[in-house]
Amino acid sequence: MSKLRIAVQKAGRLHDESMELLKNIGISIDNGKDQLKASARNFPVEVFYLRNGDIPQYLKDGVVDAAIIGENVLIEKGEGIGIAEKLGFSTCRVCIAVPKATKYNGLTDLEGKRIATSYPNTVQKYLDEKGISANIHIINGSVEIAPNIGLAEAICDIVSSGSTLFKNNLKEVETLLKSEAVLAVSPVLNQEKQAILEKIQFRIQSVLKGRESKYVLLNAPNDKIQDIINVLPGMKSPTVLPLAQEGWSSVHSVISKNEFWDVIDELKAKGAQGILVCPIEKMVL
Ligand SMILES: Nc1ncnc2c1ncn2[C@@H]1O[C@H](COP(=O)(O)OP(=O)(O)OP(=O)(O)O)[C@@H](O)[C@H]1O
Ligand SMILES: O=P(O)(O)OC[C@H]1O[C@H](OP(=O)(O)OP(=O)(O)O)[C@H](O)[C@@H]1O
Ligand SMILES: [Mg+2]
Repeated sequence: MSKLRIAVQKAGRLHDESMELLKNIGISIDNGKDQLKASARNFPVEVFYLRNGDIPQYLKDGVVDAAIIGENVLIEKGEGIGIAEKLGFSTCRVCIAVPKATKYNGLTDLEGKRIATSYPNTVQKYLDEKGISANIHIINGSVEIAPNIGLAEAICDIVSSGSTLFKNNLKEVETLLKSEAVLAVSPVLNQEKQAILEKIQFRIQSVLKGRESKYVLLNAPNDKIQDIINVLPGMKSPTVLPLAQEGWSSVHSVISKNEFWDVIDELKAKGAQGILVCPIEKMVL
């Protein structure tokens, strides 16, 4: 039986959460130090530990079948490679920044200027679309230093908290794209591998849905139950079970993580007591 070859970042910002996700979907790997390749014990999957920046080429060449990779890298180097799932971690954006002291009125200010970046294709495409012509200087790391050492008038790099820009006296002036970790898939997969991929996608969706929700249990007097149910959507409808104490019930439901604090306040106001909120490991609808 063939195995699906999945690439994950060998070391860096994506590595730990990628391995955690594989573990959460039931794929256990003996992650020996300095290993470049490992087989899952309980699933037809082989994991390759590679550099994030090299993964698009491996996918194109069909050396690996799928990968957990930053969407920004896929946009830069992964033409023709599809995204099977967005994974919700390593969120960031790719931005153009200029020195704080520079007056910036719009993209035309970049005409003829030097832009330092590790994302030349992304920058070139953006400038072409806007009809701006600038000189792109490719740098592979510490891009934010470029304006301070006289190498460029602007940079284009990843921004997350903005602290690297701040430390280098730069300000963000254009956002080219938003990115997160994604499950990318090689354009050529045989039927057998496609079937393994579908199983993986199903498991990932269950984990991601679980992460978005909380399981809530509470107690309430029976005459308050209807009011409480009205603020609890639940997957189908909330479960109501009688308590040993007469006139009281326990209500169980699932609520979205984003609505959570608002709903809790409303529940308390409507007479709920002993509210328990539990994480959901997996959720299959
Ligand atoms: N500050 C950040 N906050 C959130 N996500 C980030 C941040 N920096 C990078 N990322 C995301 O994580 C990915 C990997 O970044 P990281 O710095 O670990 O690797 P790299 O040095 O770019 O790549 P390689 O594995 O090829 O050495 C990036 O492509 C991006 O999607
Ligand atoms: O907005 P912030 O939260 O400060 O994050 C942005 C910084 O994070 C990344 O660098 P990283 O730390 O991965 O170092 P690297 O350049 O060596 O990859 C990116 O290249 C930026 O420099
Ligand atoms: Mg980095």
